[in-house]
Amino acid sequence: MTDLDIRVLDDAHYRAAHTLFRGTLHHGPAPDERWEVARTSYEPGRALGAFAGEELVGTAQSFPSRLAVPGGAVVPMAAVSRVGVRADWTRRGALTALQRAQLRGFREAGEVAATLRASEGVIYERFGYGVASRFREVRVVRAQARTRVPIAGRVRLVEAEPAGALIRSLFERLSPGRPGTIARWPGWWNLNVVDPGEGESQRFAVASGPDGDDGYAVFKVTPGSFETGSEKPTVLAVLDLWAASPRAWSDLWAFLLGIDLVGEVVAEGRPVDEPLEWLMVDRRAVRVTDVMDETWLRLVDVEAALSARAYRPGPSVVIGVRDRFLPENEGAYLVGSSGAARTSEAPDFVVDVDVLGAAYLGDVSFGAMAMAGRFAADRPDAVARADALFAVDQPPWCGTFF
Ligand SMILES: CC(=O)SCCNC(=O)CCNC(=O)[C@H](O)C(C)(C)COP(=O)(O)OP(=O)(O)OC[C@H]1O[C@@H](n2cnc3c(N)ncnc32)[C@H](O)[C@@H]1OP(=O)(O)O
Repeated sequence: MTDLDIRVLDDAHYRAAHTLFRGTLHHGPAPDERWEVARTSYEPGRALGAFAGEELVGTAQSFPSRLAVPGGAVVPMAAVSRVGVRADWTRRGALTALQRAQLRGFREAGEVAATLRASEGVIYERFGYGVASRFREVRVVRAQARTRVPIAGRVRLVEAEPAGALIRSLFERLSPGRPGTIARWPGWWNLNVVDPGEGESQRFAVASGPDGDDGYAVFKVTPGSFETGSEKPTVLAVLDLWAASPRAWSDLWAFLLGIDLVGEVVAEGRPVDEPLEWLMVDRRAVRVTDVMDETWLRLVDVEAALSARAYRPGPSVVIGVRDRFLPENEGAYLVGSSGAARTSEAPDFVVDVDVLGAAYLGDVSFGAMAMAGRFAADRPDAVARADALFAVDQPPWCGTFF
């Protein structure tokens, strides 16, 4: 491992770190006006740099957020992003050193978990992150897409200027609760909604019912051919859609699918259980074109995380945890229907912290991971007990890309 110095960056280094990160994703530096928006997402103490001497060669950042967990509790969470190591410094331990410092910092700051979106599937497991939620991408051929239920409430288009604040307050009211959802930070809103960049002509639709506004969709239309069946159709991309009731949800979809001169409606990042097919007269109008890993979850404080979530009724289990980066998490945890706590009892089975992170929100069972050889399950009965306790009613979903 190379001798690198990990430092907390300050204002003087933010732009260099931003440019470095963009370079690792093969983008050029942000132009001045975009940088002015991006800088609002740099918060004191949250951007790290890896230095070789005085030269910045790698960076990792985080945003302050919160994560909803099964049972409805919300825990402090660091949303990790803008991770990059300059191409002439990769595979020399820079990310490992950044991760070590970042995780230590999260732990000391009392953050219970960290989450991220991974550019590649092979990077983060070694640091204790597991895939805790998935999303799906759907494509709907509009000519085929007739919804079973007509719009029952009202859906109105809102101009960009007032939409920013309205959408934000709706999100804050509509999103909490579902396990996996997270709080969005001011910089996220600035970059994604208030000022999404030149050429990003976002549109905003708000649904309302008897009790007022109860859903919204943010979408963008990329013009192509207007001919039905064209190889290059006009595409409407659904960027964000939240609804408080089945009526608001079906009204928004019926509205989006009813917009003229659109050939295809595409939505990335939707919940795996969204019943869009069931809304259609012809379910084959909806094609699922991808199912991807969404939330990579790292339990930073295992005891606090296990205590925060609710469990189903059933006999208890003792789970052993291994954690190379935060050894204070190592040990055994007694999990039962009334809660979880550290124990001196012998574990029924032992998992690495990334496996526990993957199972934590209930998206994948311990049984499935044992089957895939992710840990030794000498006591299948204990694994079955853990799965009964960790089971959830609804698969977790985050719905916020960062
Ligand atoms: C949350 C986000 O921001 S996602 C965006 C992540 N950034 C990118 O994808 C940008 C392009 N890639 C990069 O900048 C770098 O390759 C990084 C940040 C992914 C990795 O940085 P590095 O400094 O090379 O990682 P480091 O040297 O600490 O590697 C640690 C281990 O992970 C492995 N590893 C790291 N990245 C990769 C990769 N992309 N593919 C395969 N293995 C990898 C290394 O081989 C090493 O394995 P070892 O311990 O068995 O020797």
